[in-house]
Amino acid sequence: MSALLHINENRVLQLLDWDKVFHVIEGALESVASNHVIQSARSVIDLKETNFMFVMPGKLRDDNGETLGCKIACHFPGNTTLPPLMANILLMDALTGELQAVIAATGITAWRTAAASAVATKYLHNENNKILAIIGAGAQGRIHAICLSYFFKFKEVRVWNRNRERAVRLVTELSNDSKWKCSFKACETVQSCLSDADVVVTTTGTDVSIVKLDWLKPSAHINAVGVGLDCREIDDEVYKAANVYIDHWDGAKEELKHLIDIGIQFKGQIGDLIRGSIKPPPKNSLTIFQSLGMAVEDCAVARMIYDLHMQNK
Ligand SMILES: NC(=O)C1=CN([C@@H]2O[C@H](COP(=O)(O)OP(=O)(O)OC[C@H]3O[C@@H](n4cnc5c(N)ncnc54)[C@H](O)[C@@H]3O)[C@@H](O)[C@H]2O)C=CC1
Ligand SMILES: O=C([O-])C1=[NH+]CCC1
Repeated sequence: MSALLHINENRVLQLLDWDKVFHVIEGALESVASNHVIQSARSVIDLKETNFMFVMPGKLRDDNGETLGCKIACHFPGNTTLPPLMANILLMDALTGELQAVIAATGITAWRTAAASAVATKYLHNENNKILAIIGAGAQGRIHAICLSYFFKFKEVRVWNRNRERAVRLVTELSNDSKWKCSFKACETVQSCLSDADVVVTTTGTDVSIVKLDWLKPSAHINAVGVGLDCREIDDEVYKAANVYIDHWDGAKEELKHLIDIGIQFKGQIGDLIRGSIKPPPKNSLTIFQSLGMAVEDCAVARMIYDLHMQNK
């Protein structure tokens, strides 16, 4: 038996790199469409008082061989000093099943989710990206503002949050970082945030829709990141008007029944677009990437972190 390795959150954050994460997430999304993965919809237990635990096992085969892992994530929204979402990934030897490492995955969850949105944006809306609108300034809102500013040359990044102070705090943090060439702005209303936005990210998980069709540019691309059985961030009319893409069919059939029930037909997986097995949407059409998050995205980034850690010990 080999010694069990623990890679903590600080070490993971040292090793995360946007170009590398983008590359492995693009590969993971493509592997799903090529049937080179084994994963199912996540298993969720309701711990009551708004707390949940998710378990996400998966196996991935790509250029780096086979990776076997399982993320365990706890969502405790009442946390004040600790983050509301805390996760760890167990990385196993794919040939023997032996546990190799426990890797802190709060940062990995944030980065891989934002990178999946960046990959989706590349394949669905890669031009004329001038204005980015971020709805919700929590962990996902913040990392999406950073990731999408890194990959796309926005002129303006707008942030709305129900508690405006949090949006202002994020905008101040980003404006104080000299590496960004765009302007950051906190918006008073969702409508003013969305007005003329080319790319939109929704990260609130709210059960009351706050994104309305009339407020959107007809050619906008939305990365819909909020997840939950009651999550209804985006109005049904927007889904009906849009070309909607997903990350994986197994998750969509389980977690997006409310969209299937109103007649939404998903155009395909982002991996199908990457492989070229489905046609891209017509130019200037309204598009949505409905992101659920996948075990194999976690496995791919965990394996990358493990390899980088071992190379740079
Ligand atoms: N698609 C994916 O792969 C992933 C999705 N998620 C989902 O993303 C969403 C956000 O996660 P985090 O940023 O980690 O959470 P967070 O708690 O850090 O941030 C949530 C933000 O949404 C706002 N918010 C919450 N309820 C709201 C409501 N009813 N109306 C308006 N604003 C509201 C809060 O003020 C906060 O700023 C959640 O739904 C979570 O389940 C999280 C991880 C991965
Ligand atoms: O994919 C993921 O890790 C999650 N999606 C929703 C909450 C956590």
